[in-house]
Amino acid sequence: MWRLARSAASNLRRARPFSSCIPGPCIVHKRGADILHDPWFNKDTGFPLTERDRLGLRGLLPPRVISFEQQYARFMESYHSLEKNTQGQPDGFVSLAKWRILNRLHDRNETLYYRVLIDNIEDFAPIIYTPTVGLVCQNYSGLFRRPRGMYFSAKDKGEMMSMIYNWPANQVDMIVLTDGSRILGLGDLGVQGIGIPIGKLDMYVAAAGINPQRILPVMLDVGTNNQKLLEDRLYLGLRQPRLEGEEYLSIVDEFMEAVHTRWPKAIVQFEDFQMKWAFETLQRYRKRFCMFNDDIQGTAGVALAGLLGTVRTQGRPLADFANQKIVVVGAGSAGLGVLNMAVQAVKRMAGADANPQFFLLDKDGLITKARKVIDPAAAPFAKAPAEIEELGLMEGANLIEVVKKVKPHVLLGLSGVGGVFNEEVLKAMRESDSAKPAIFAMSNPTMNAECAAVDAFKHAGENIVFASGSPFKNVDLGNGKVGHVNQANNMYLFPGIGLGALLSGARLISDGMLQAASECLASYITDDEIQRGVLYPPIGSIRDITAEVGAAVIQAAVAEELAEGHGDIGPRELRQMSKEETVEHVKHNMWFPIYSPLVHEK
Ligand SMILES: NC(=O)C1=CN([C@@H]2O[C@H](COP(=O)(O)OP(=O)(O)OC[C@H]3O[C@@H](n4cnc5c(N)ncnc54)[C@H](O)[C@@H]3O)[C@@H](O)[C@H]2O)C=CC1
Ligand SMILES: CC(=O)C(=O)O
Ligand SMILES: [Mg+2]
Repeated sequence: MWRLARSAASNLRRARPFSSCIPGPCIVHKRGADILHDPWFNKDTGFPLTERDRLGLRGLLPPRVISFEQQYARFMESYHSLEKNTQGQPDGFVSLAKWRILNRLHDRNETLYYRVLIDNIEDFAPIIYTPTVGLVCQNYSGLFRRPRGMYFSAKDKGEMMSMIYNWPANQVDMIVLTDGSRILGLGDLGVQGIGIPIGKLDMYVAAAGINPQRILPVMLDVGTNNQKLLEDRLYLGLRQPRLEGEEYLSIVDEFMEAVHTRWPKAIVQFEDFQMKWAFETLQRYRKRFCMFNDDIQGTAGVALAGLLGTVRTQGRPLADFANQKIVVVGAGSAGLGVLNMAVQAVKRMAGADANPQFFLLDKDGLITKARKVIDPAAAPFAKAPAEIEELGLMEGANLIEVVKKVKPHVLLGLSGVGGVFNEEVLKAMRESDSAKPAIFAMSNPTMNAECAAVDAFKHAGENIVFASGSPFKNVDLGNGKVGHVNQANNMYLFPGIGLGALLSGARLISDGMLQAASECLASYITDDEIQRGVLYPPIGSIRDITAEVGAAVIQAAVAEELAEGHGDIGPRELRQMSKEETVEHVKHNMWFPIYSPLVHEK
């Protein structure tokens, strides 16, 4: 027996900050203890007496009904006591303890979990997302208590089409998929990488208001080349080397077909794939499915928005971006994604013949056309030897030589190597040709950042603009001055890209949609903020940002005639919406955590 609840639309509208969102009617197929054990529906002590009566919950809970607000306050009190009780303990210990308390709530009561997450996103993002999620992935096999998401392994070949129907939700809107081969800057973590799709999807719920009943974190376990994990007796993944070549691709193909068959409109975000598969799968699927690669495309959009911001901090017009000298350290999926998008931006601004002043380094130093073996994805950014000889540089020049000779406006790290922007490199940035040199230490988690914020301001000078992938505290520069720390992380864009793609019903995610997302983020910051070195809005306003980004993505999809509409709103209605109406429409469709009635009111 199941019950269908009416949505008390008018009351709910009043109750919510994003008030226009009306959740669909809530269907409960379960009764009694099964409901208490289902985090989608569980309200713990918050079940009203009528629901206790009619859902077979009487006697299964202590008699007093506790309001949502009281439950919220109680959780926050426990959280703050934990903070107090763990003072002075090592950072990793404290972070994992905080992750555990949040994870327990996540496992028990999703409505309360997402409400505390949304309201405290600035404090909790570093726990459910970078940097703590990295530590969680490293320790996942030991931390594992309850499964979350789906696992498809190489042993499931031929079975995926039926397995996909094991997922209990009828509708899935957003999938984040990894094969665990490059988790943040921590390398191959095999099946333990599932923590990343979970963390990214938590950000989808918090920032984009995707209904948590419609998200699906997925691990494709094709083995691991991490010897330590293969030898770990607690390791929960396949104990075999990673599949390669056609064998590997056939697994991803089968998964994509299965997903598309069950949920043709679901958006698939590829996350933390090693570079060769990141590019290969993007090319393979981007015209066939509505998917994107966050590390290549999301990161690029966020970096470009920040780079355009740095032009503004120098008091120059945006078109001056074409003349910026940018040194990118790291020629992987993220670094190359950034350069691809930055080159496109230069060509739009300065014409197809423009020659951007971008320099690319990998672990073997400066990449030039003289290099014997060069990755095809990096080849377009390799400098001609004649061009760099003028600067006194050669193939393979190291970072300090490049910074000293180029005197870049921007030094941007996506190498995954902690501390590679050392004191000498940072001091060399004092000779930059920019009055406000920018340092982007974008690698994650914190220990893999190319430098710490405090070192950047100390060695490169107080007039720098600084951004990092994982959060650092603002730096006290003395005399009341503060060095502002920006968080250049793709979390500013991927939720809006996914939500915009979903609500537009786009057939695919085009470069134009991604460019619109990046431009929207870039335009979010006022001149006053720019003067203070602020390149990105506060994380606390992530829902507002995501609504704007989502609307920009929808409008781009409509303009390119890719939008097929979503739910009751067809492409015609989308086309007729003004910018403001599109933003309202996006907000209207954001899920917000409140307890929905689970039974008809009499
Ligand atoms: N802030 C953000 O939003 C994002 C940050 N990232 C971070 O970027 C990092 C790299 O990610 P991917 O590009 O996907 O990795 P990847 O493994 O594809 O590429 C890493 C690149 O760094 C180069 N490298 C290694 N050691 C180096 C050294 N000492 N000097 C110069 N280059 C060196 C490698 O040769 C390679 O080209 C990771 O730490 C990841 O967490 C990635 C995506 C988004
Ligand atoms: C942020 C992110 O996607 C990464 O570090 O891989
Ligand atoms: Mg990533």
